[in-house]
Order: sequence, then C-alpha cells, then structure tokens
Amino acid sequence: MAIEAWYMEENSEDQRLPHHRNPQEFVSLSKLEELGVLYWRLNPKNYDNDEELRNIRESRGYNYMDFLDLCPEKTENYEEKLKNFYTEHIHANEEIRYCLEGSGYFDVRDKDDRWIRIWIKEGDMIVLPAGIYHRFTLDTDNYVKLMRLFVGEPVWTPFNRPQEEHPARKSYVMNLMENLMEERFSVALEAH
Ligand SMILES: CSCCC(=O)C(=O)O
Ligand SMILES: [Fe+2]
Repeated sequence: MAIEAWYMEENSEDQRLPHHRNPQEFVSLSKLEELGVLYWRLNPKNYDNDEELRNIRESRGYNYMDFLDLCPEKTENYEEKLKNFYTEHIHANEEIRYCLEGSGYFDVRDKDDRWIRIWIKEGDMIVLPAGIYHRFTLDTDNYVKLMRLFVGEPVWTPFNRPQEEHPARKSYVMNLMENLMEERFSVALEAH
C-alpha cells in the first residue's frame, strides 16, 4: 500500500492520535513531492542485503547509518526526546529515516503553512528536505525502530521555529516558490 498522509485537525487532543479532519482530507504522494519530500517503499526484513536500499544510498551519498529505537521501556530520556521531536524545527541538511519496525507520524508544513501528517510504517523510507518545518511523534502503538541515514558525519541539530533567516530555510522557500511558479506556468501553457 502507498504511504498515507492527511491534513491535520489541530486541537489539544493527544499528539499520538491520528488527528484527521472531518471529513478526512488525504494528501497524495505527488503533493508531498511538490514540498520536496521523497518516499520509497522497501522490504524492511532485508535491510542488510537490499539492493534497492544500496542503490538509494549510493546515488544520494548516504554513507552514514545507525539505528534509533523509540519506546518507553528502552529509550533513555524518553519523555524529553519525544518532546523535542514534537517541537517544530528545521535542519541544515536532509532528514532521512527508514522505518524498520513499528510506526509513527512525521508532520510537515505545506506551502500554506498547514500541517500534513505522514504515517510511517515498516518499510517506509522518507527524506525531508533541508529547511522544511517538521516534527515527529509516535502513534498510539508507542514503538518505532528507525534507520537514520546521512551524507558524511551526521549532524542532528534541530533549529526550532522561527528560522526564516537560516540559510537552509531561505533556500528551501526559494526552491518551493520556483517549483510553484514552474507548475503554474506549465498549466497556463497547456491552457493555451
Ligand atoms: C525520531 S526521528 C524524527 C525526529 C526528528 O525530526 C529529528 O530527529 O530531527
Ligand atoms: Fe527533525
């Protein structure tokens, strides 16, 4: 099955709940691509010996790799980590995560600053572009095992919002606007 993503209902309910709108408003993969979010569906049982994963890592230069287990029993400073992950932030580099077990939600802002909730499950690999506002939470199953990838020496530093002057933010916003202009331009040409 393809990835599931939807516009969030923002209310004070538990962050681990789905937060669907009423009626539900799903978001397509191509809409996520417009925001610069990349997605692959891989075989999580075979990550040690997966040609597809090897190809992605080689073509995108993801030479660094480690694992992150998140659950109340196993994770040190669990509550604090989860609180930080759910604080809206950007990074200077891509955030690359491959879900090997369990599940969770990545929330990203769309071009109009609305939250899109992306449900990551076993086999889902996602890349968030540098400079996109995002956050992460476990869902009500309270467990995820993620592979983290990076180009070179990893830097996990979050820059909490607002970050409009951060170079990564500026270039992200610029790219996004260029993409939107191109899209409108080609729609206008087609209409002629
Ligand atoms: C648990 S991985 C995702 C959380 C996050 O946004 C981060 O690590 O920067
Ligand atoms: Fe992040």
